[in-house]
Amino acid sequence: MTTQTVVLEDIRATYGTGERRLVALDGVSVAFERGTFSAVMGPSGSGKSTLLHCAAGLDRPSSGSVTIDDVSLGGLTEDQLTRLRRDRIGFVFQSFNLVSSLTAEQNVALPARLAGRRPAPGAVAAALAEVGLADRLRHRPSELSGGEQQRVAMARALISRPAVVFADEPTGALDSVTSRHILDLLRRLVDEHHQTVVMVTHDPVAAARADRVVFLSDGRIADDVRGPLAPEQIAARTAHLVEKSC
Ligand SMILES: Nc1ncnc2c1ncn2[C@@H]1O[C@H](COP(=O)(O)OP(=O)(O)OP(=O)(O)O)[C@@H](O)[C@H]1O
Repeated sequence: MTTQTVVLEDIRATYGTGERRLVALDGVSVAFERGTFSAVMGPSGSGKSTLLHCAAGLDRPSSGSVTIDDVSLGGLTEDQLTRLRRDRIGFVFQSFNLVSSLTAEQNVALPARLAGRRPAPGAVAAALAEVGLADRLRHRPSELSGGEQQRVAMARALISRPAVVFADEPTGALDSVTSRHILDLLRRLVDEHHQTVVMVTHDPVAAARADRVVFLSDGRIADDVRGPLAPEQIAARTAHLVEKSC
């Protein structure tokens, strides 16, 4: 096995056709090593979410290749792709996180159950307690705030130990104390369990907790910096990119 969990090679992603065709990613190559925490930053519209969606096998790029844990996604059928996402990828996304008819507890246990495993007794409750939701086990997503739903998704990533966790603005909807808690948990996935975390964020404070910051601009990698970086340095680089893309 390589030391790289996620490898993107020369990814192009486009939306629309003809005059309305828009190139969201324009030849992006980047690899995320096992046991590292990377932040993806860049101006609005620079392609961050598209990158995350392609890397996680939620969207297929128009060209280029994505490999997760040595499996090339391009060669997989939709069923195989679904299984790979379920077994090896954790999602901490603001949308399409959770199954609306299931309780928080059931949502956390779902990936394991779909894979035919039963979580260890108490493990689901412990994971939800770890994200501060011990008193919300039986709530359904509609009965939880956006931030709480995000934390249920986080608990699911804690319990199923996927090789890679993709997080899209995981702290965007949270107050600063809860944000720090979520970032601590993401760090623990990496430091204690050697999982790989790739996080899109606009927040320099969140990005400063990562080992590396990949900056996108106009669908290309504009900078790729290994930490530690202070939030102020990250904010300055982001401001510079925003200026350049205006
Ligand atoms: N479904 C879509 N159809 C058409 N264009 C799209 C679609 N999704 C994204 N785009 C366009 O592709 C480009 C990249 O979008 P993307 O969402 O990846 O950017 P982003 O960096 O995540 O932005 P933000 O920080 O605002 O979330 C943008 O110009 C956007 O308008």
